[in-house]
Amino acid sequence: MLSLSTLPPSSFLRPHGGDRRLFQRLHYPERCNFEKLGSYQIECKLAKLKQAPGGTNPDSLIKEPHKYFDQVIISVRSGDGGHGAILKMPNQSPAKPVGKLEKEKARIKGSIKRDFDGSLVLPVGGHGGDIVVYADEGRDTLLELHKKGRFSAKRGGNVDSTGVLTPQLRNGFASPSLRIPVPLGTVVKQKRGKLLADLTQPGQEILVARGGQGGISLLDAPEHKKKKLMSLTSNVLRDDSDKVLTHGQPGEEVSLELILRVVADVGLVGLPNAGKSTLLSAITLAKPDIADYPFTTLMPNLGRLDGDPALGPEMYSSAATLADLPGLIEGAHLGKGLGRNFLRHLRRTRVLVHVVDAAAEDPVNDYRTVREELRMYNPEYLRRPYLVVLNKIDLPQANERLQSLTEEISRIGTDVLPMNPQTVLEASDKLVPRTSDEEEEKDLEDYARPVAVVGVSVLKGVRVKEMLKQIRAALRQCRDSE
Ligand SMILES: Nc1nc2c(ncn2[C@@H]2O[C@H](COP(=O)(O)OP(=O)(O)OP(=O)(O)O)[C@@H](O)[C@H]2O)c(=O)[nH]1
Ligand SMILES: [Mg+2]
Repeated sequence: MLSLSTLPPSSFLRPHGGDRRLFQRLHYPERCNFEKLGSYQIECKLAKLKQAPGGTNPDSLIKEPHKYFDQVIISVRSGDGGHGAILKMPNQSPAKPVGKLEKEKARIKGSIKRDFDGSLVLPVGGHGGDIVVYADEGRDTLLELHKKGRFSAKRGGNVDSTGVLTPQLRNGFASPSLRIPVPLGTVVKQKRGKLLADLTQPGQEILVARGGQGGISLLDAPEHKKKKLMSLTSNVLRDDSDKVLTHGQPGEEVSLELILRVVADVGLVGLPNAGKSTLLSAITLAKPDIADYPFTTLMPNLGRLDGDPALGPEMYSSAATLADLPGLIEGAHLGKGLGRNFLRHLRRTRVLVHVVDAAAEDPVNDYRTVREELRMYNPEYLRRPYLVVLNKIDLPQANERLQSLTEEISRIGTDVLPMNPQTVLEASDKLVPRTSDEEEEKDLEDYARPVAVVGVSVLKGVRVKEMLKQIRAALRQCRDSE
């Protein structure tokens, strides 16, 4: 679903109606009915009592999925190995008449499986189930995993034995792997540990916990026969301490941190209400929620852009995915608005599109604010080719100043952003603190210039084709340089 080839023609990370209302309550209290808020607080306290098995309150998952959809800690345990058995030779049965005993012994000896060196092959316990995490195109979020939190694979089967060695004796059954589906773009890490995998391709998988090995079986025999048996079963019957091997090995227990970074080529960024979701719905088949209040979008919406006709036969391989992100506000890096955590979803993008409401009070300042928040999150984001879309030019106040806004924004920045290897190295999901020297240099003029500034009305369809042309040109540029 998140891949270029199979993304469905609609957005899939839809904000829940209740989430938006909650967010409005928290960040725009003047719009809220406080009587209802009182009852809401009581509900919250009650909900805390009903904890989900995974530790996350199920009500929180429903009301605030944007806080949980892209990160989860789970613990997994692979299955223990099944046990082997202590087996006796059949001639130890007192019920058998002595005359037949020797015959039976010979028959068994002839039919029991042997290894290349002539030793007896005794059955082993089944392998415990492995735990595998795999990328599933049908998943959009990690929310489901919050509900469970703990995953255990089954143990392997024991050697099904009556305690007597017969040719029909079988190994214990191996348990199937427990496979955990996650969305494309999920990074799998050991909790507070090393990176295990970045699952970006459909079906890509990682074995995170190996099932325990099944225990081997041993031959039991009276002391006086042990020596003879030793020669028959040299690979198994060694000494008394070997007995422990009849027990299957335990499975592994691991705590994992799963982090989703959506797989998209183009990221739409801008202040709330700028028209990002409207833009996405104008050029893709995605149907994100659109409304005239801030923070309509709480989780990224993805849409698929058809192939670039300018590439001729290569057109089909050039389809791109667009990610419409929640609105950023000044101070997002300090946690204002929705905070800045969702900016991790720009990590994999190659081109950024700044959507600016040209009818707003100070569009240039809005643009600079977003640029600065990007820099505070990850300076590397500023090095990506980007265009600026001055939206809402159907409104007179936007249309009248379109020319001057275009000129002013085009002037901001330099043609080539000076490279600071240290900042590039430090670029990560963590905030990169500035040194005091950098603070002094903090000058918006070191932004790279936009590849284009386009005035549009995505709502009315004005100059949308021109904007699309520019987005495709930027994508082609990236393609060529790659
Ligand atoms: N007049 C006009 N209104 C527009 C245009 N594009 C979007 N809008 C309106 O602006 C409002 C906000 O649009 P959204 O697409 O939800 O804005 P957003 O940037 O996704 O907002 P958040 O999700 O809150 O970040 C809606 O009422 C849209 O109808 C436009 O070109 N012209
Ligand atoms: Mg939106």
